[in-house]
Amino acid sequence: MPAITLTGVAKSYGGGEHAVRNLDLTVPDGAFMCLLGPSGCGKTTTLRMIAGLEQPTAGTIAVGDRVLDSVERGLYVPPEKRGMGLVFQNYALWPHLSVRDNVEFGLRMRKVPAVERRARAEAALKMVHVDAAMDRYPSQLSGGQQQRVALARMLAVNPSVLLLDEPLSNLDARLRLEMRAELKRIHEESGATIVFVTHDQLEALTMATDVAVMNEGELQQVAAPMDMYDRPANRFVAEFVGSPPMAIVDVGPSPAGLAGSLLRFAESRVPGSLEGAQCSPTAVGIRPEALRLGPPPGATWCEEAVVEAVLPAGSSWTVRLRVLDTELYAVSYTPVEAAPGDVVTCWTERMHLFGADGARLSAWDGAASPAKGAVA
Ligand SMILES: Nc1ncnc2c1ncn2[C@@H]1O[C@H](COP(=O)(O)OP(=O)(O)OP(=O)(O)O)[C@@H](O)[C@H]1O
Repeated sequence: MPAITLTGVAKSYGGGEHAVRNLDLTVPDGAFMCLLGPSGCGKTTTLRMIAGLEQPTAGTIAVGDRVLDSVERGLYVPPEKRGMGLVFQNYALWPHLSVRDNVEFGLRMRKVPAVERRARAEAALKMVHVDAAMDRYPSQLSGGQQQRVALARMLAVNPSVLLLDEPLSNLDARLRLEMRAELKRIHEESGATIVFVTHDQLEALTMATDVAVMNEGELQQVAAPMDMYDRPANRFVAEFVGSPPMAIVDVGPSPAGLAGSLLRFAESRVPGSLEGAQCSPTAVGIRPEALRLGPPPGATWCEEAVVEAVLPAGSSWTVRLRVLDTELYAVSYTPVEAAPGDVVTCWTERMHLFGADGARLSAWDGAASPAKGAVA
């Protein structure tokens, strides 16, 4: 299955407000792409357009050379002719069919012989752990079980493109974790191209090969999960991806306090690197896990901080600190001995600078490079 390409795609509903604006996006063959963003950012609309359930108001959608939508050419291929498997939040199982028959339904439509149908349905139900409820009806299942039957129904058909809209949202935390691993395995084994909508950044980071972040109908960045985490394109992505979120401190007209301290350090590492309108930072960001406590390992940025609270969470410790004029959170994966009121040294070797338009200033990357041997 070749790549899915969206070119200049837009969608507005009646009122004129754009749900999706000028979207250029390529989902590479065999990718597991997560469309990630806050509620209302246009990710479901994008998925529904790929599926053919909504028609774009501008642009082109193609799979390889096959154009599925072209507003300019008046071309539209209906969902059933796109050869894609869909699982949506409202999983729409047939209420009058048993679980087994629901899963067999798509295979029946494709005229798969009865014996093979049965075997494929059972294998798919086993995969999502609802094989024990095979002879029940949807109304006799929990929401989470229904969601898994919907997944099984799609998996049984084995399509080369799977479109999933928050298919794990009704599952409890443990099952969600299990299903994430399961979906990842299914992706690796089947070689299918998956487009997966979620507002959960952890879900996106853990499963995707590529993440596309959207906000207010516009694409913000497309990148591999760790690239996006390490080099977010702008302030929006920086704050949306990562938990707890990156702390971003605005730089005032005459930078003082924490922002001033960070900028002076940046300037000292790469003299002149921050000059010029293009490269003038308006904000500085630090991820909580990049803020360390204790003696710095070398010539990294450091300041004294007052511990305000220590919040142990089993495997990690979140510490609220007051650093100069700013409250910051640090996350440590080793026990924190400090107590409220203690003065400690905090340091970081990784900060992010943002320009006036919110874009991240990558020119500065590496300037804070740690002393050799420092723990990254
Ligand atoms: N059928 C519709 N008619 C009118 N407006 C719509 C329709 N569907 C979506 N919208 C609007 O389009 C925008 C994008 O909606 P969309 O469902 O794509 O967002 P989303 O990112 O998937 O959100 P969520 O995570 O809440 O599902 C929203 O402002 C929404 O209100």
